[in-house]
Amino acid sequence: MRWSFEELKRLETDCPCGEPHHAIPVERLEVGPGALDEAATWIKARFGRVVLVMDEHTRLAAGDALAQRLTDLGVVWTACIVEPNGQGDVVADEASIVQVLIACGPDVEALIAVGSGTLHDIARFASAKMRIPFVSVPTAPSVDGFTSAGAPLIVRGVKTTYQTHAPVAVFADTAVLEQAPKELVWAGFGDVLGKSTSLADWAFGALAAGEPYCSHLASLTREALETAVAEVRGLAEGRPDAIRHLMEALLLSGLVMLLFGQSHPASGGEHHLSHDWEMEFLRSGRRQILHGLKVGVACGVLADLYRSRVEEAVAAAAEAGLAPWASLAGREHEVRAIVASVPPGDRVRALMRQLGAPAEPEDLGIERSLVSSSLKRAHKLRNRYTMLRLLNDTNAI
Ligand SMILES: NC(=O)C1=CN([C@@H]2O[C@H](COP(=O)(O)OP(=O)(O)OC[C@H]3O[C@@H](n4cnc5c(N)ncnc54)[C@H](OP(=O)(O)O)[C@@H]3O)[C@@H](O)[C@H]2O)C=CC1
Ligand SMILES: O=C(CO)COP(=O)(O)O
Repeated sequence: MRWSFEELKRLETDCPCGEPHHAIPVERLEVGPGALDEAATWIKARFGRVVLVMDEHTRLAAGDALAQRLTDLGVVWTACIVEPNGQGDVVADEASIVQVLIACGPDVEALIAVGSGTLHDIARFASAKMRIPFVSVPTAPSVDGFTSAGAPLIVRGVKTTYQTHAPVAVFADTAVLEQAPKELVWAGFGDVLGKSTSLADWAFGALAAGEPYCSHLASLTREALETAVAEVRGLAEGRPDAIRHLMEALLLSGLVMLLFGQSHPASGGEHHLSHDWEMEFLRSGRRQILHGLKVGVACGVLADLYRSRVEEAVAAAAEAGLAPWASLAGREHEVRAIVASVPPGDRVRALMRQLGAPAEPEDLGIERSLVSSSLKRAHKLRNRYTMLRLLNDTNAI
């Protein structure tokens, strides 16, 4: 691990910003070969009866192997194989959550999420409602949500995040992660690359509207971003050390969300665009695109817009006395520094291409007309003072 779990835990009460942060309830965090064995031993020591929440693919990737180990140790387990929707996608929605709740008897002591982002959010939400813990067993380095407490769910067609709880333990077996399809690795890279704009949006919201902010937590999320970017070649080659470092970057980003108590460090306008595309694909019955791929592509779209239009929009808002943006009058140099922290869109796209991943909306089958309409409504999905919201408030898009 390039960062220390113990040092992160200390930030709960002792951060350089001087403010207390939220607690990290994760008791054990293992990344490496053999983590599945450790998961089974740890679960045996803690619980007598568990439900493994997985889907057909993740069952094959790790679920069966974990179940065998649990059987050998005498842990009573049942499996809940979450069913895909009509398009073949497993979605974190009402139907999946009810399926898990039905699969759980009254004596279940914990849920074990065996899968990637979607299965974790289903297990996270269901276990929180049942007031039992959940254990994270990631099968791909595809999102930074393994260690977070937020559960982004599709409820009545709208992607809404509910703050629930973090896993009590995480066991990321690198032997499993190395076998994950390359698209899931690309998605994990895209999710971290999106921090290029989310970090800028977070700083901007703090400057313009006094949103809560911690520069130390921001620096940790930037460390996650830089770790992933430094590994782009290794990831393109599928090197095990690069995959491990990507996973560590994703876990770090999730832990920062956990400490902060909300997703601001990891989710800005690029996530809101991605969520809007996801909702539109569900509405129109299309197959889903991996979250991190959408985020990486949306990051390139917003990088272009932020670098070319934000300073002008701030000036227009100041002249019009438009709240809260007018408060930025006289703080242009700080706005300029935030805008300059966003890499050029071409750089974002070049990194995605270096990996072999989609870089433009068209590469994902997202039409320019959808990009245009999403840019005009995605900021409404969350109550955050992002630069995307400023551009909408000033009719700059
Ligand atoms: N809580 C949080 O803070 C965060 C949550 N998220 C959420 O996570 C979700 C996206 O998660 P993501 O991980 O990208 O995608 P999904 O979890 O939707 O995974 C896509 C599919 O990949 C397949 N899969 C996973 N691992 C393996 C493997 N080892 N081998 C073969 N197939 C595998 C699964 O099979 P199958 O084909 O059966 O579906 C899985 O359903 C979004 O809803 C997003 O909002 C994202 C970031 C943070
Ligand atoms: O996906 C996320 C971080 O990568 C979190 O998304 P939300 O901000 O929608 O909860």
